[in-house]
Amino acid sequence: MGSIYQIQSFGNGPGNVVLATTIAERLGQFRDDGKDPDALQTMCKVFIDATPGAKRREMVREPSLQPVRRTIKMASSSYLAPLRRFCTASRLRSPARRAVHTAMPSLDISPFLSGGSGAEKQRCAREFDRACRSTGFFYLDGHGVSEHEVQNLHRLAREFFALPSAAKEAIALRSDEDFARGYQKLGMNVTKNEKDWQEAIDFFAEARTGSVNLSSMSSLQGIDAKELERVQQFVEGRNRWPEEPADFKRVVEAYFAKMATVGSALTRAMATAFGLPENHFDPMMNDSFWGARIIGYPALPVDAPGLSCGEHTDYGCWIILAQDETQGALEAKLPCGRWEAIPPVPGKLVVNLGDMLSVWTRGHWVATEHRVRHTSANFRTSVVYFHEPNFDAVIRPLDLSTVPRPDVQPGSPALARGLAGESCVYGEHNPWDFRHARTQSSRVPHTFPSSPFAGIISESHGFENPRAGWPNSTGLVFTHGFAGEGVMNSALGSCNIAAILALLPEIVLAVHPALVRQHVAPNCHGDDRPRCEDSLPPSLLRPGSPGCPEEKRQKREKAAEKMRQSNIIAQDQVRRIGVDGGYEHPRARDGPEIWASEGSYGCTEEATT
Ligand SMILES: O=C(O)CCC(=O)C(=O)O
Ligand SMILES: [Fe+2]
Repeated sequence: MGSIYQIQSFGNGPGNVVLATTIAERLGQFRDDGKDPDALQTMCKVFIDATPGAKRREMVREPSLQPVRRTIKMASSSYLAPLRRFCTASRLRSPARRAVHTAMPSLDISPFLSGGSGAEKQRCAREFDRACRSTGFFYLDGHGVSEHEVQNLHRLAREFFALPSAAKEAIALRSDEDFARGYQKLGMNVTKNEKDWQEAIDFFAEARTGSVNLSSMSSLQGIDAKELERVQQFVEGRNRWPEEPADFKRVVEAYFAKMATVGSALTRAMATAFGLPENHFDPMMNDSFWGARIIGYPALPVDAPGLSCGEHTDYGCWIILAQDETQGALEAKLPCGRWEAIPPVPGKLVVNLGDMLSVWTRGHWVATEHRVRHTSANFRTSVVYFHEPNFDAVIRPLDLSTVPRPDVQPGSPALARGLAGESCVYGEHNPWDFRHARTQSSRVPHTFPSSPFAGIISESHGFENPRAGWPNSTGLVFTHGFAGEGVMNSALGSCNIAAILALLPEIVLAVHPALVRQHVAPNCHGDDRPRCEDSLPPSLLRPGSPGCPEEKRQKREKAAEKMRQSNIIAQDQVRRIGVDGGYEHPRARDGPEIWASEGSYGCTEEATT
């Protein structure tokens, strides 16, 4: 049998308990068949992946979970490795996947970070200069961050992105505040007019009140008071931290603090590379208006427009990336025009240069275009730190007339400015929409009015991504409260369930219209987002089905009764598995009754009227 398992489970509500029991039964059968001896482990690990730590501990104590208890207990941060092996070993592997090798140089920055000798620094600066002129991308060693710290960071990021939407939205960007710091759900980040297939938390330096002299910034002259206030709000805004995972703030802040020291070391290396005193740039960089993003990437649907992160150059100076273990998602454009994968290398960070460095060095150093195409099935995380000048520092292109430079064409506006010797100020970059300042991306809040993926992508752990593997799969899809949770958690009231069903016949195994209808219309937020039941395919509106208008009330009552009796399991799902998957669940013999779920989010039957 194929090997795709969709397990979406977020707590120890009664529905999840039944789900887990079902999984256990299914796994038992799997083992008996001897078809996939690793399946037990793998499936439980997926299950755990979707379940926050505290809930998981509760689940371990839950008696009905005895069959999977041992595996739950065994879960540790290393669970992703076998999961990934499982994903990449199967047909899930993207055919476009490339061999992992890279031409990117590697630089040991420790001489500038921890007091190297003059000779060591000179050597480091030379290598550094070479990398900045050629690839504009390099691996970084000697940065003082342990592999353990990086892994911990990614674990926390994954745990955060695995939280229900409501918890994530609790720290969403706020239009009544700076609209820059906080959580952005999937689709909010836009690069070159395409939505990026990512969710993220954005952070910026928190300038002390009055520490940035906005009135000295020429591009802010003459703007109205309200706009000026917005810029001020941005500069002096405060980062938004999630309550969960508990350690998140401490670990992330500690990491950012280390990145600030690494950024300073890179800046000292830059000064040395241009024959300047090491601290030459201190006045411009000593109060860095840094930015950072913790990004979560579900797998990119095969034919979705856009990329996980669209092709772009970053706007500022040093961008320091800590990728998780996902291979080949990040790509940089080589001077020959070829896209080269920048795979993660244990112990190394990745650095790339932003446009301001091209301006600063009059085009001697390159800001390389890059993008993220995350096509494997896992949920990728990446932590991106942008080391920038002080918000109001004037960056004057260096006088490098004595330094030989290759023939540079002004390929970007920033580079053209640099070549022309124009100064720039980080905070002046499009100050009327300061959110552009970090990258060339613009961020526009988006909804998914008719995305066929809408019901799936929310709460995504990569596995939910249909296009990553499901179309070719004969796999079994275990899903609890599937469409409903998708809709509720992502506030995607208008998602097109019909399109999902049409595109993904496998999901019909898992999503019964009763579940869809119950959870979708009207949504559990109690607002007036559109209902989806009208978009159900006619085949699912047959007489007797809960989509059929005249049967609605009767079916709802029946479903409610069943729900009271035994919580979840879409009976029809089980029956169809019996047909399609060669597996007959004992309950399949009870007939085609629908058993609705109350789900983990308290969407009750009453809400469907
Ligand atoms: O996800 C990554 O590794 C890179 C993201 C990136 O380039 C950006 O956010 O500017
Ligand atoms: Fe970037």
